[in-house]
Amino acid sequence: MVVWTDFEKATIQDIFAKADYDVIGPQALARCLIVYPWTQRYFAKFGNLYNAAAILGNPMVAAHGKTVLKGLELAVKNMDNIKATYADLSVLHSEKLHVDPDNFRLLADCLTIVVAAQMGAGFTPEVQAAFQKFIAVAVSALGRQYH
Ligand code: HEM
Repeated sequence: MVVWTDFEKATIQDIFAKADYDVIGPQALARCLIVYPWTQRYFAKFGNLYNAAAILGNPMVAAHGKTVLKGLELAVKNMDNIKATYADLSVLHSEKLHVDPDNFRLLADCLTIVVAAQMGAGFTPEVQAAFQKFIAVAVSALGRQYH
């Protein structure tokens, strides 16, 4: 079981309470698709992902970026039980979508970069440490049902 300090819990809840989902979600997913182009293969039905401009302007990418953030919000609301909270989502990504779990970390890193850019000086080393820990626990839980 993962143990959280009061600072870690407060920091994660604060980041998500203040986050503009319409900006952070779309930007993180778009970055992932641009920086790691092989991740595009899972989103064939999203249409035009031809170049960075197309990805950044694609409304399906933007909508799905928000969906991913809402998925992370579930983990924020259940910080003491992320593994169970993500059981179904993990099965979905492994058995139905066949997403290589290495890609979870790539998207998580893109999200970290976008959050850092939004927070600026507020993204102190202590805040980053709490955020990375939360993301690592979420990524690990998403990869749980892979076998
Ligand atoms: C931080 C990691 C991630 C989280 C929290 C997350 C969350 C979600 C959520 C909440 C859904 C919607 C599930 C539903 O409809 O019931 C979803 C769907 C999906 N995810 Fe993820 N995801 C993550 C990473 C990834 C990665 C790295 C990929 C591929 C590179 C991926 C590919 C997909 C695809 C293809 C769908 C279905 C999209 C659709 O049919 O519209 N996910 N994800």
